[in-house]
Amino acid sequence: MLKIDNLNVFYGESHVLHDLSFDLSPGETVAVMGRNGMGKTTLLKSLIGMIATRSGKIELNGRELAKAKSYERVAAGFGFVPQGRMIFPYLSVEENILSGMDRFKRAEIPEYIYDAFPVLYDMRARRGGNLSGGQQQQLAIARALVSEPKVLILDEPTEGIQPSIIKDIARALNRLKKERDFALIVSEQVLSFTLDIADRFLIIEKGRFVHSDTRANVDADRITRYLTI
Ligand SMILES: Nc1ncnc2c1ncn2[C@@H]1O[C@H](COP(=O)(O)OP(=O)(O)OP(=O)(O)O)[C@@H](O)[C@H]1O
Repeated sequence: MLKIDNLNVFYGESHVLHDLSFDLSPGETVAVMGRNGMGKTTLLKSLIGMIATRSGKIELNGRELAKAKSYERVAAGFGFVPQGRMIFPYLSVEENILSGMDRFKRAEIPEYIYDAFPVLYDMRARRGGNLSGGQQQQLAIARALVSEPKVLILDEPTEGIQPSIIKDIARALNRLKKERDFALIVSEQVLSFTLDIADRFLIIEKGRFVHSDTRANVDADRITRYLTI
């Protein structure tokens, strides 16, 4: 469904991503893991079109998107939750979610959102900025989901979030994926979280994939070494 082929990304003359390739099947979850500064955010931003790619292909359901604008990529089926969440602090929870539904005429928040994230229902009239980090992360995921992506991209969703809420988010994502039928690309440093949700693990170092595992034969010790050395 999604095919990334030999992606190269530069910041000025600095070559940051080197010939990255991977495929994603419908409904699959891939975790891109690596330490700070290895290129995770750059990869995800280049997929959604916030950073230009120098060369390579990004093909979603047969459509070549490497040169497309971000809004065209969203229309083609990408959803993005950036690092730091970037919700609108002065808008209510409800307004934040509705802001993800611009392209739908009938703007009503679908039931499955509040079923998956009951705390957002309880908080629906509060300002986004008054939510905890974990609640804001759930809000950011909800806002991305209402555009009905085929590929949801999450950049370090567990950053700064307490462990019990991380478990809640993993549970909600697994449930939503079954119900809503989307694939997931998640960048992470927290292996306990990706072990709960990922079908495949790609390890990135200095902008190159250096190791990959499937869930069935994941070598957690080896991945941990990549994340800590
Ligand atoms: N705007 C920029 N200009 C120049 N170099 C950058 C820029 N943003 C990131 N880099 C460099 O690109 C490399 C990859 O950074 P990136 O943010 O993608 O890593 P990351 O794995 O997402 O790390 P983090 O977990 O800290 O977000 C790093 O060496 C970083 O210093």
